[in-house]
Amino acid sequence: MKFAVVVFPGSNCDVDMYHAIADELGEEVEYVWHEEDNLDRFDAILLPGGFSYGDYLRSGAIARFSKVMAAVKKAAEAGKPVLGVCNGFQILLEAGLLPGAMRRNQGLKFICRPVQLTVENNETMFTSAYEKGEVITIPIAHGEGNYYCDEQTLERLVENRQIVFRYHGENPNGSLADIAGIVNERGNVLGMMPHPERAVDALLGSADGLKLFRSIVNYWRETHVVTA
Ligand SMILES: NC(=O)CC[C@H](N)C(=O)O
Repeated sequence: MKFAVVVFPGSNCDVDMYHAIADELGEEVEYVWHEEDNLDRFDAILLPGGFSYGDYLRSGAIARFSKVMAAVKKAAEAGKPVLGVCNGFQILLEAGLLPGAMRRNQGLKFICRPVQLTVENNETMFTSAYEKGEVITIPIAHGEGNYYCDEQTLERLVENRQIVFRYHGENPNGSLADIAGIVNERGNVLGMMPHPERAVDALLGSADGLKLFRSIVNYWRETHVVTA
């Protein structure tokens, strides 16, 4: 299975994402510059965190016009797993691949620390290796993680079980319904503010993020490897 890590000007979590896939999972992974227009050779697309285009206008508002985003949309339409973490989540929202929008943190401060999350839905291609309701520790690092959507959208998110992660205990940024991560209706595009790629080894304080990447690989094997 081959992963793409898309790199925008200002991405800064691309190397951690690459490390998680190459060194912790042992899967194939390649950096893809944002000017690339074809992602057909990849099985899963990762949009890492950072400050694409310096977060000018709004986080992700410029990156969503990058050439690569048409290819990301195509991959999403083909049903491939697409994961956006932090700035990657913001870009997916701006691109309309996920519903809702991101506002500045309620406290108007950039927050960088580990948080606890509840796995609300473990029946997705990103979370099957977790237990339902499992509480995990993953770091956050953002200034704009205050997720918002209108009431109807929230109802739909709840009904379709699209809320995958919620903050457990304290909500660090004021996000609606304690939302930390959501999937699209089809379930193959996940956006999340916490950084699973920064929680892939106990030495980093937590290895809870690894199960997310493992889930993607398991999903891919189940759907692509034919056994006799
Ligand atoms: N770590 C990140 O991806 C930061 C995301 C974004 N630039 C913010 O501050 O909200």
